[in-house]
Amino acid sequence: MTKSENIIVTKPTRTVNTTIQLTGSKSECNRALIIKALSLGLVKVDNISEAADAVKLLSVLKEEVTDQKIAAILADEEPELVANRQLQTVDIGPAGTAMRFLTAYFTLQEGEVILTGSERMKQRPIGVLVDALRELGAQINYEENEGFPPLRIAGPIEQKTGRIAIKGNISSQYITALLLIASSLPQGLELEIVGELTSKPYVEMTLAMLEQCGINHTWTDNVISIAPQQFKETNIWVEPDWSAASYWYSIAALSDEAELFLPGLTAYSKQGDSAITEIMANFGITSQFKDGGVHLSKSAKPFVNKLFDLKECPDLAQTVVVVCAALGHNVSFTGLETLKIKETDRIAALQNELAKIGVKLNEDNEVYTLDCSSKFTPEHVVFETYEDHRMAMAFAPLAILLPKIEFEDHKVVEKSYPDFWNDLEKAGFVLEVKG
Ligand SMILES: O=C(O)C1=C[C@@H](OP(=O)(O)O)[C@@H](O)[C@H](O)C1
Ligand SMILES: C=C(OP(=O)(O)O)C(=O)O
Repeated sequence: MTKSENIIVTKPTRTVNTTIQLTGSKSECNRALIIKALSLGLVKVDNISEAADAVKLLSVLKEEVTDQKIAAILADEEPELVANRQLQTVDIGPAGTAMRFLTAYFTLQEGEVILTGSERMKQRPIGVLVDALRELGAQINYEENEGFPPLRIAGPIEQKTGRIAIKGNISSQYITALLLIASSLPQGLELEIVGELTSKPYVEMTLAMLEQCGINHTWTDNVISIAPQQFKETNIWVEPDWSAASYWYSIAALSDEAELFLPGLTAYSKQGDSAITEIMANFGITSQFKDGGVHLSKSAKPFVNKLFDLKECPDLAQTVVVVCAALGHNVSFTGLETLKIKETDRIAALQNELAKIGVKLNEDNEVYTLDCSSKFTPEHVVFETYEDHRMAMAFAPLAILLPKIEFEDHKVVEKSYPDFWNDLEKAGFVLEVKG
């Protein structure tokens, strides 16, 4: 893929005072879109995310679930319609959730599809999910490398069993993918999670959203059960994205003075990344929920060194690591194991880019510790982004402390937060896209 231009970012003052309307959560939105498709229109979705990953999934499902098809299915005419279906290739680019959720979704649909993605997506493992779906009875083949996209999926599934086991420590998205289709499976699903469950709040989000749409479950010990059930008419409102909010917390933490208002965010969010409120309290950021959103303000507070465990909120890792590095705190982190299989190897990317300000991120037995003893302030530094939106967004707040920073491939942010640079400008950052 060709890269977009570089962008130069500076911040003349160390104060921020503004209101930022964040787009909808890509995680909530992509679940809502799959649920909507499976409910054949009974579920509606409001405040759809502008994240490229959500826009992409929406466009795929729009082609899949046309009004004509719904009418045909309701009139029991689907076989005729489907007989004409050509083998199609669906390319979801870099969208991890879309890849995993559609893999499960397509096993329920008639006909054959090839599901593929970006070059990086072809390196992100999917074998655990494919094995689970095959065990249920799905027909899925690898088109290139065993265990990785692209996949050839032939549906609909002839379910062989209602109970399977799945490893929980690689990606919670595999579990979500299975839970989303569970109530539509003829025998339902009993899913036994083996070993540790990573990113647990994302599984809880899935179950809460299903519950909201009339799908009940039980979760006893490590077994989640969902019987075959009908969706009920529901309007889902997608909350703004808490992972995107984390960059505003970071901006507040690096500023001398900060008053920010983020409308639409709630104290009782389904998004695990709302844990950023507790994490950033350590840096003197107060979160007050009023006026239909969250107000952030900054007060001087001595930092007490601690260990941050980010297993439940991996998408906050870059934000928090970079803030600690920028403030010179030699903090330790655990729960970073899954970062190596995300948009890039985020551990390696963090190590490379932090080295540009003299900070090391050392690993010892799965505990990562910052060493800021040689930190320095370069006059002009160019950060690489590794086709990872969060590398750009986590490092951008450094413009508050460094004279001039530059990012390659500025459009990388579109994956989850297309308005990121515009919003920075609104907050007083000065931007220049290099021609
Ligand atoms: O289910 C989801 O919406 C997500 C789950 C997490 O992935 P893992 O479960 O692979 O950690 C997270 O990193 C990703 O951005 C979104
Ligand atoms: C890991 C991420 O996304 P995904 O897995 O959905 O590509 C992310 O947004 O940080």
